Amino acid sequence: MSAAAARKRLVIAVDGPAASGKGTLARRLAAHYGLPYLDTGLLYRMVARAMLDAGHEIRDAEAAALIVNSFDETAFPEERLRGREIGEAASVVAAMPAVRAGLLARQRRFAAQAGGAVLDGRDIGTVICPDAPAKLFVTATPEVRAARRHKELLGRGEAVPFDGILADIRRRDARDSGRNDAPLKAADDAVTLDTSALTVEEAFAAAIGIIEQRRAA
Ligand SMILES: Nc1ncnc2c1ncn2[C@@H]1O[C@H](COP(=O)(O)OP(=O)(O)O)[C@@H](O)[C@H]1O
Ligand SMILES: Nc1ccn([C@@H]2O[C@H](COP(=O)(O)OP(=O)(O)O)[C@@H](O)[C@H]2O)c(=O)n1
Repeated sequence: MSAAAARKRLVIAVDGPAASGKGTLARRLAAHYGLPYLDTGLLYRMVARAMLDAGHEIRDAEAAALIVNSFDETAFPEERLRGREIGEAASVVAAMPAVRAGLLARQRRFAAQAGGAVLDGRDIGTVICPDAPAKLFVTATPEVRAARRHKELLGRGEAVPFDGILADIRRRDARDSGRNDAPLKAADDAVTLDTSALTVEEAFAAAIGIIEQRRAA
């Protein structure tokens, strides 16, 4: 790659806890910059879905280690991956080192595309793309995130009490932040964006401001 092309290449890493708005933001950023987008959470959700479909107990690390190297990425329509149960199951398999190792190469390959890419997840800025020039850590209070997820699940026909969603969010935060392998945390060079009081539009504008500042530096 020429020096000019390398300078123009843009990788944007978007990390943060469940329902903070990172996917919504990452998708918007990808469209704005004309970059391909990867929702890495879907990969962990696919492994969880494949485990449950095959009748495995979700904590069976040996089965997960086999599944991560054999599942068919095209076999899962997104509506089978977005439910409440799969989010929870995904965070269980995501704590298994063999699952993380099995998903690493395809995420790195995606990020290595010529023009760059936008990826969102938990460890993009820390593990997958530690050299990304632009890193955002998107947060919101647990209550705000639970309200957003509650509304989203209702819209999908999954009626769950708000308190149940809030408990899910807290449990997932604890599991994702407390695991040994690639725990959820902001990279040292990430900029934290608290979207608790921001609309989607405001969060997008703030993110563009942060990224443009990074690119100019
Ligand atoms: N700034 C915001 N204000 C209000 N709702 C938002 C905001 N950002 C995202 N949402 C909504 O919250 C829900 C979760 O957002 P999503 O981007 O899927 O989060 P994540 O990818 O972090 O889990 C979605 O229904 C989305 O439309
Ligand atoms: N890069 C990533 C992405 C997701 N995950 C795991 O996968 C689970 C589901 O991720 P997700 O991004 O689809 O979840 P939401 O934030 O959309 O609820 C998370 O709770 C994490 O445990 C991860 O460990 N690393």
